[in-house]
Order: sequence, then structure tokens, then C-alpha cells
Amino acid sequence: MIEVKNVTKIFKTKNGELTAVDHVNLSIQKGEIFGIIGYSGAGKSTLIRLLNGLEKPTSGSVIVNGLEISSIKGKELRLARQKISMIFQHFNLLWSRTVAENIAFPLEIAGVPKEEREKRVHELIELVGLSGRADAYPSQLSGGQKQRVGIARALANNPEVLLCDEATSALDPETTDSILRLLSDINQRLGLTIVLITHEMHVIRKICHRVAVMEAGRVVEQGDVLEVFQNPQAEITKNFVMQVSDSRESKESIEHILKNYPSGKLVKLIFVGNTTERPIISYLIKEFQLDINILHGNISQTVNGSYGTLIVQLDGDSENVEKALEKLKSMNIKTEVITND
Ligand SMILES: Nc1ncnc2c1ncn2[C@@H]1O[C@H](COP(=O)(O)OP(=O)(O)OP(=O)(O)O)[C@@H](O)[C@H]1O
Repeated sequence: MIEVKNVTKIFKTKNGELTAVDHVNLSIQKGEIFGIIGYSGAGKSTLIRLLNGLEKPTSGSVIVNGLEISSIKGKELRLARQKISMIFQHFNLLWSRTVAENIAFPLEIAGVPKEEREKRVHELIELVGLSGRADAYPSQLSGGQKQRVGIARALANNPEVLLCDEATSALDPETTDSILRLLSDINQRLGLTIVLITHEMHVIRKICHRVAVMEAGRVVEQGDVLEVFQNPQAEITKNFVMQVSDSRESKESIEHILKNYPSGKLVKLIFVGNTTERPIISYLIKEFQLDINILHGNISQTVNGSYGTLIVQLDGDSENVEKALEKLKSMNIKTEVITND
């Protein structure tokens, strides 16, 4: 659906050249929600603007739905852009127009006749959950409602791709969740391909299927969200994953745990997918006659399944402790022994 091939974008500034996007390759499938995460200045906005032709690459190419966006211009680009729409952090609504008039705006530009326009606006208002607010002005709406108008407007011309530029960064956590649920729902109902940029890992965890991590213009890691959460490679990815697990906290508490549980073995178990749903601890207790203390744990959901960690103290016959560890490995549960007694 979207192919980014060896794309570099260099800006000429008064202090010299600045490489905002550096040899990026991405392949985004039709119907997926693809997240791009990075800290401020990583090059995310530039990359997303390359996807709809608002920026041209210095080298490389961007192909969306078979069309080479990076090389077309004028009317051809304008038409292509109707199929690649965008929502923004600060909504970019027209303040003197009502909800219905904002949503109708792209339809007017596309030359859709009045009657058809009104019908479509009505459908879109229902779709994004704004029934009854058609005649309200943006200033009368909450942040979440404003973003719903932004989403309805972006969907007006039946796009194939929706680009989201920090779409929930100005919203509180609960409103963020409701907007993420709406995006996920639209993705499933309409089969719409969504590319979002964010600096918040919980946005990636909650709705993305795959993720690319950007640092200094480069994609340093990309893959299935569950795999990246389970096994982050780059240092920056590990930091992002820490945002949504409490491993930082658990690191601090490990010393305390070691002091207080000196016998047996302290083991961190890493569960993924359906292993999180099995009664493993009770099985180990029965099978290997162990005492097991659960000291710390968390489980998180991603679109592709759940993952979690558990820090346990395994106490009992040392041979049986070893057997239990072997058993865990055979059940596809990663184990890390924190210390030996
Ligand atoms: N039009 C431009 N001219 C010059 N430099 C630019 C331009 N646009 C972006 N940059 C620079 O390119 C780099 C990447 O910026 P970009 O906005 O893409 O990053 P970002 O990851 O989206 O960060 P943020 O979330 O802060 O916008 C930054 O150093 C920025 O200053």
C-alpha cells in the first residue's frame, strides 16, 4: 500500500544542511495501523509529510497505492491527496464554520453536489459519534469532539490512507483512549490504512499492528508491535517500552526483593500471547513441589496479543527448581534468573 524506498530529506538552513529523514525504508500494508514513534526532532513529521507529497524527498521514492507521490505534481497530486487525508494535533478546524460545515468543506472542494454532500455529512457525523452537534461551532466543543470533527472531515472523500500527526497529544488520557478506539473502529469497519506518528508508546501499544522507531532521521527498529514490546533491540526502543511497563520501578525494587527473599531463586518470567492466560504458577507448584512467591507482575494488551512479566521466588529442592526452569523454557516462557542463592 505504501512503499518508502531509501528516502532522504535534507533541509537547507542558514546553519547548513540538516538531514531530517535519513535513508528510510518502510513497507506499510493495506488495512494496517502502522505507528511511527520517536522523540521530538526525530523526523516523524517530515516523514509523514513525505507520504502525502507535502514534502519532496531529496532522494528516494514514496509510492502510495501504486502512485509515485514523490514525483507527481499539480492536479495529479491534488487528486491523489484526496485519497490520503490527515488529522492533526491541534485539529486545524475552521472556527467560523459549524461542525457540519467543517466536515462538508473537503466535499465542496471536490465538487460534490449539495444534496449528496448533506447526506454524506450526516453519515460522517453518526460515524464519529457527534450526533446532535452538527450546528455547534468548534469553540463549543471539547478537545475530543474537535478531533472527532477532524476525523469526520478527513474521511469525507473516502480516503485510502489516514495520516495522524500526534492526533491525541493534546488530549487527556481518557479522551485519548476514546479517540484511539474510534480510529481502531474505523480501521476495522472501513479497512482504512492508518499511519500515525506519536511520541507516546501507549498509543502504539493500544492500536498499532506494527511500529517503526525513529531516531535522528533514521528508522532504528521496526516490526510487529508485540515482538518489539517483548524484545526491544535499540536503546531508544527499550526506553519507549519502559514508558508503558513499570520495569523502571521493578528495577528499583529488585534490590529490596533480593534482600528480603534470600533463599531459592529469583526469576523473571516473560510471557507472550496465549502463555499469559495459562495457570502456569499453580502447575509448577503441584508438579515440582515448590513454594512460589509472586513478587511483582504486570500484563499489557497489544493489538496482536498480550505480554507480561512476573518476578517470582522459586523455593524448594534445587533439582526441582532447575526442572521447573527447564519446563518454563519448553512452554515458550522466557526466564531470566535474577540471582543465585
Ligand atoms: N522546513 C524545514 N526547514 C528546516 N528544518 C526543518 C524543516 N522541517 C523540519 N526541520 C528539522 O528537521 C528535523 C526533524 O523535524 P521533524 O519536525 O520532522 O521532527 P519530529 O520528530 O516530527 O519532531 P516534532 O514532534 O518536534 O515535530 C528537526 O531538526 C527540524 O528542526
